[in-house]
Amino acid sequence: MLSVEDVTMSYRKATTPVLTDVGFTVPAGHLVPVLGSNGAGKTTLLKILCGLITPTSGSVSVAGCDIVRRPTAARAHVGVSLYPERSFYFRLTCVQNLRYYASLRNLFGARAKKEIGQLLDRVGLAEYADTQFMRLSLGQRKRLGLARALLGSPPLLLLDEPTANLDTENVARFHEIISDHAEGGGSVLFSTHNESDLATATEQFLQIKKGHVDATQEHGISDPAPGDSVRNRAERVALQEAQ
Ligand SMILES: Nc1ncnc2c1ncn2[C@@H]1O[C@H](COP(=O)(O)OP(=O)(O)OP(=O)(O)O)[C@@H](O)[C@H]1O
Repeated sequence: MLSVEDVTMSYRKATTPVLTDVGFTVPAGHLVPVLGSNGAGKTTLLKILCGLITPTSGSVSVAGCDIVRRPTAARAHVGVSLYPERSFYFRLTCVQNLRYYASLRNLFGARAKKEIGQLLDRVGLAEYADTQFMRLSLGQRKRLGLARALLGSPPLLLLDEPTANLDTENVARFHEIISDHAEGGGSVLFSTHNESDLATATEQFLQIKKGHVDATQEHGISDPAPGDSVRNRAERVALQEAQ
């Protein structure tokens, strides 16, 4: 679903690259957390993957489409939520914002209305449907960002610190949503500072250190049993940790 080859990124005037020769793949049905300390390059990586910034060298393809050469085709497969969230219209309500972004995904009328209602319910914001974005708390804004990323059911979700600002109940809700997404054959790559977010990783997590990305097999879930679902693995790891 996502393929990253030899990506190096140097910001203008920077003396050292933020990312050097980064390469990995995210197959369909996989949940891949990305860990890294402040300034490690997580947001930079996510911006490159969704085509917001162009890497200095290397390539990224989504569902076989190069993100730089065929950005429209590649982005059609991607739902994105970046952090901090600055792209919602502050004076529009949740529904009005989502209706606008749904139109960019060719979702209109009754279909859009139905999907927006379902997504707001899914992220626990149904009662805030008609609340202006500027009146939402940080955690509520984060959840609206997730709802927007899910609009139109794109197969690949790229989420920047999706659990930041969320309470325990909403962190659990987030993991349930992405597990369902992966069980339906979708893929998710999300950045986090929180090691407990690794529990839903399907096989590996990525760690950015000094510009390099290392793929690490997640403890206890690198050898899923046949028929083992994403949710089962996450629950098994949570159980192991509690023991
Ligand atoms: N537009 C930019 N121009 C120049 N340097 C930048 C730019 N954006 C980010 N950087 C630098 O790139 C490095 C990586 O930043 P990035 O935001 O990707 O890190 P991060 O891992 O997401 O950090 P955090 O966990 O604090 O959000 C930092 O040193 C930052 O100062």
